[in-house]
Amino acid sequence: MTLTQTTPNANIAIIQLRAASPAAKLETIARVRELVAQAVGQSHAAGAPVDLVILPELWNGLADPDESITHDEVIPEVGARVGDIPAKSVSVRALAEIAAQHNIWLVGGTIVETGTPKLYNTATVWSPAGELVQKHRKAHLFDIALPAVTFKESAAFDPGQSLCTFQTPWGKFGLAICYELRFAEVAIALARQDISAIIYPAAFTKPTGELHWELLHRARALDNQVYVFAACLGRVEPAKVVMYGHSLAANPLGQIVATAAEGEEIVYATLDHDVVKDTRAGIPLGTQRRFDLYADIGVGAVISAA
Ligand SMILES: NC(=O)CCC(=O)C(=O)O
Repeated sequence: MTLTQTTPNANIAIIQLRAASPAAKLETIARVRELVAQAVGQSHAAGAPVDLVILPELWNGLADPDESITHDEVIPEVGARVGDIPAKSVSVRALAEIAAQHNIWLVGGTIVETGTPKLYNTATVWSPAGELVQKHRKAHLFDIALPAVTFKESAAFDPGQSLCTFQTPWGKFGLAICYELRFAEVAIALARQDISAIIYPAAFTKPTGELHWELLHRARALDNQVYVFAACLGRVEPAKVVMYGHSLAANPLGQIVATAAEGEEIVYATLDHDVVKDTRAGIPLGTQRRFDLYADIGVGAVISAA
């Protein structure tokens, strides 16, 4: 959808909850219910009712990554509602219920999805009707070996095979997961689908977050002239993998417009379409790109200017 004068702005709430043990899944779900209710209540009280809420990656249990994978759930096909979700999938059911209860769009972070032969690290998007409107299986898995942190996500998960966008009353969004932030090509490919924002549920590590978290989000926002909204797990120490926190929103000029500290926190931000349009009109990268010079990364649509 090309941005029009009538595309309304969106009020966004980013929920940063602390990484929790998978064994405490039911308590964590209860906490998420409370935090979303708090975000909705606070935003109404402030006169800017929240439209879309974002949760982090593996929000329902990551403190012990080895244990997380035993907490896999079935995620139904797009179009499913609460009644279609197996009872075993308690987190998935909760996401559908929360969206419907509060009449909000919910980017339900990610959970471990039952897959074949391994598992997927999967994000879901829910409409205010409690309907699953989109899901994204993390396609770029976090396999790294640095002195400060070594991780092999591909030992547990299979990669997804596609990128993800979804349409809302506030325009079209791109959706990618944590490590996928590092791939400029993912954001470029999403931006060429006429989106106005990219959402990244994340569980970024503290050592790599200190190096790159803010820089990467600002770069993705600036390069693609989109808003970027990132929900990271909050910090618990000690832990096998310590999370960075610092959930944030960046605007199309690459400026951080809202940010959290390390612990549990709700971050509020507005997706302002005038900022998107003015940035693209003032610095018209979308119409100036020379895909004839970099054809190996694709040929196609340009980002709409205004
Ligand atoms: N869960 C992840 O994908 C972690 C990504 C991360 O920490 C990074 O540095 O990249």
